[in-house]
Amino acid sequence: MAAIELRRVSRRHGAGRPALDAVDLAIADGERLAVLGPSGSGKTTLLRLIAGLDRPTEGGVWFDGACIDGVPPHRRDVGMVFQEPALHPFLDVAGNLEFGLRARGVARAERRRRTGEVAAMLGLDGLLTRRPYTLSGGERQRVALGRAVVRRPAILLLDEPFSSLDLPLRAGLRRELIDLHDRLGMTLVHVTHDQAEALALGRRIAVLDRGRLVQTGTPRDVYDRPASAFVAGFVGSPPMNLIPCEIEVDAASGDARAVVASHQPVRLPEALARSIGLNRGERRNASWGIRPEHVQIKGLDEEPPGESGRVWFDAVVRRVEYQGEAVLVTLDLAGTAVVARLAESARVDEGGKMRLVFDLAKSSWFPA
Ligand SMILES: Nc1ncnc2c1ncn2[C@@H]1O[C@H](COP(=O)(O)OP(=O)(O)OP(=O)(O)O)[C@@H](O)[C@H]1O
Repeated sequence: MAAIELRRVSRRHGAGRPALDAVDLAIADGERLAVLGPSGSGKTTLLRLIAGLDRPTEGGVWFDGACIDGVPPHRRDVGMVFQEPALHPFLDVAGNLEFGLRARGVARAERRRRTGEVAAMLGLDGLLTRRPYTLSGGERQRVALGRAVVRRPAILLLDEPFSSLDLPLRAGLRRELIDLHDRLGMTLVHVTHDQAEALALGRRIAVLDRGRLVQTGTPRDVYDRPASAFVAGFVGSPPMNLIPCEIEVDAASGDARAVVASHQPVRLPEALARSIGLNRGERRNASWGIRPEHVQIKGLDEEPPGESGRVWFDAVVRRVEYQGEAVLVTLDLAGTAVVARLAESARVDEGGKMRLVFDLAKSSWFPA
């Protein structure tokens, strides 16, 4: 059993912005959580506090309902893997895998059994007599992972373990890690600045921004309903388009409208204005968020979309990037770059004037 709870946890290093700022986060026993955030957002700090390598300046960390702030790292039943694996250079792979068990006085036969099991799970059987310096980066990370799980910790903490590896290798290791988690069922907390990795790996994602926890949710929640413009702009590749606009609610009729630069105001659903806290007669600067795959483009000679729920703007095509299965088209909408992801068969010319079509039901709105 290992449920983890951070209760109003802050970690300060002197004056200035805290590395972690009043974070409340509950991680269920056996959960696979990805912690996502840019460099400096507090990800490593969060892991170090769970591992006991650092202590909160405010708040506390709880395991299974008990505060563990006084408990040293080696008594926390936690395994950790870092970005650069620190393997023992003079031990072979088997020796590295066994090291922790040996230190804990596990008998030789049992050590052999457990390392054999982990080696088989991670495809290390053929490498057991090799020294670390003869291994590739991916193999070394697999050994580090094996070493962390061989004593079956209740909690496994991973700090960007794949970030120095190339993309195909990363994708492969990610799948191995998910298999490993399915088989062993420990509580897994995986830290990354790579949004694709977080979406693929986490059953749930926690997003950090400058030490604050800004959203937790399933990958789908975080992608479809980002809690802020920061999350919208950080998750997705390319990320969500954020178009500056002004939202106003008519004092008399209560009708809501969005104004994008000099374009005709666009009628918005009434519920929307309420959802961003606008009352009658009020107006506010906002960002209109729409994912590249939800942007359509049409020729100026085509009929403007008549259906309700769709709005259009004239824009100029600035760049067309061929991506194999899709084309990314960047358009200029009154000075804002808007990216559309279109089917590979789309024919669009740079410099051409087109009509951008947005689906209001697929749009997000963020107060500026
Ligand atoms: N020992 C320390 N002394 C002073 N400041 C620190 C210390 N450790 C971390 N910080 C600061 O706390 C903030 C969060 O750091 P942290 O390493 O947790 O971020 P991170 O999200 O893991 O970043 P990265 O992805 O770059 O590793 C940063 O601004 C960092 O400079």
